[in-house]
Amino acid sequence: MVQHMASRWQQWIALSMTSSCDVWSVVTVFLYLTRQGFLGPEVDRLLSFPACSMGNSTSRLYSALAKTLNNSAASQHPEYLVSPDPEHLEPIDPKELLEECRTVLHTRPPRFQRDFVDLRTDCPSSHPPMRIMQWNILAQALGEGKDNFAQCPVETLKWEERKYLILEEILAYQPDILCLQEVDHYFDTFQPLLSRLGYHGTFFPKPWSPCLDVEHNNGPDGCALFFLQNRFKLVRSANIRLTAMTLKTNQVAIAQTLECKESGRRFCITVTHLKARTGWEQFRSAQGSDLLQNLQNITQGTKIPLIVCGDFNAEPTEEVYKCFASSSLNLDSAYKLLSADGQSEPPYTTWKIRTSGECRHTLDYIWYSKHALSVKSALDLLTEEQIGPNRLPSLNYPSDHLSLVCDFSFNEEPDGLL
Ligand SMILES: NC(=O)C1=CN([C@@H]2O[C@H](COP(=O)(O)OP(=O)(O)OC[C@H]3O[C@@H](n4cnc5c(N)ncnc54)[C@H](OP(=O)(O)O)[C@@H]3O)[C@@H](O)[C@H]2O)C=CC1
Ligand SMILES: [Mg+2]
Repeated sequence: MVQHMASRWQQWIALSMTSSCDVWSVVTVFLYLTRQGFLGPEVDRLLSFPACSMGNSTSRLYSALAKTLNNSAASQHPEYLVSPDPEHLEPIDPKELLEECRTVLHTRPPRFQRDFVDLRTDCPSSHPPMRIMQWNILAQALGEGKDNFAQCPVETLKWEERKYLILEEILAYQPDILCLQEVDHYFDTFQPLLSRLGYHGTFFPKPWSPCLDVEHNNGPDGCALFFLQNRFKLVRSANIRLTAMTLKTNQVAIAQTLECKESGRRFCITVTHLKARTGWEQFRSAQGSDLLQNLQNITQGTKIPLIVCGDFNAEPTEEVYKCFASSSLNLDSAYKLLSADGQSEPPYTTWKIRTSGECRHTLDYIWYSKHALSVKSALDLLTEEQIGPNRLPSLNYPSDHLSLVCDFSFNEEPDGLL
């Protein structure tokens, strides 16, 4: 068990040190553990993964999920540290799990219907498209303790049900790659679950997450990146702590170079979450420039096609958006293609009512190498009528941000065109 504990600590220290080589993240985790009283003999009990002994695999998963939920929010135990051994987890059929979600959520209003819009690109492709999902899922601690949602019934935010809604959204679209922000239930929920659905997962917490300021939090929030292991091979992974004017900031990104097993084509997928709030526009711009510089190096100056998913916390009028749109990486924003002229971003990707008033903004984007990749289709956004007068999150949508989902294919003649 001592070895087991040591390996957990090594995992965390390795996680924190992977990109930025600073002790800040380690200190943050250490302070969090200290604050939770997590440095005594309790450690053995807390770090052992709960055994499930029920019937079929879905029931076991369901039981494990329910157990996690029962333990996490209300207890002092940092369940997010519990990372199960993947060898002991059986695969789950996504259809079966989706049915389970629907059973749990049967008393709620039905999920909103969203359709994929066929974008009819002229570029034929001999390989199946790659489905990419970008989503700020709303950190549980921020939703309950920081966001100040004004017209959001308390049951809407209950993790025991909200997590099934998040899961249902992911299962409904079955992305090949999933890019998430505000993940504060990685180790106890998304990693074990999605690994059983065949995904490889990576999590990079914010060094000083505002979640840690919320009572009964479940650990820091951060970015998470998942890809289907039967479709892609991981070539390179970088956890990036973003800088602004050479100073390290509290915002992060994950950039992974993947190889498509079927076509052999390589590309880089990135997830990020930039600094929020008005008054921070220059800061966001500096973070965006830093990210672009990192991506220039990773993609060897456009030799490797790129997809960047993120909650940029910036409207299209902001400097950081313009930096991305005019970058030498030749990026374009996929969701513009849903507009009539193909040049306009959607009217909103987040819509909520805070105590300070109504907030309707376009903040979330999927950027892609416009010469190397084509957007085959994109999932339409929710209408104002679907969102309803109380806005988001709601009983039938779990986050204040909408998910963005696109199907991409590689263009046939990439050389020199990226
Ligand atoms: N005491 C503690 O332990 C610590 C507390 N903190 C807190 O963290 C914050 C700084 O962290 P930083 O990473 O820079 O955070 P950000 O300013 O980037 O925002 C953090 C989160 O707050 C959400 N948010 C955006 N606008 C508002 C709003 N008007 N009201 C409420 N929430 C909003 C954002 O969601 P979205 O992206 O969806 O808009 C985002 O996920 C400080 O405000 C501080 O209070 C930080 C460190 C330690
Ligand atoms: Mg938020």
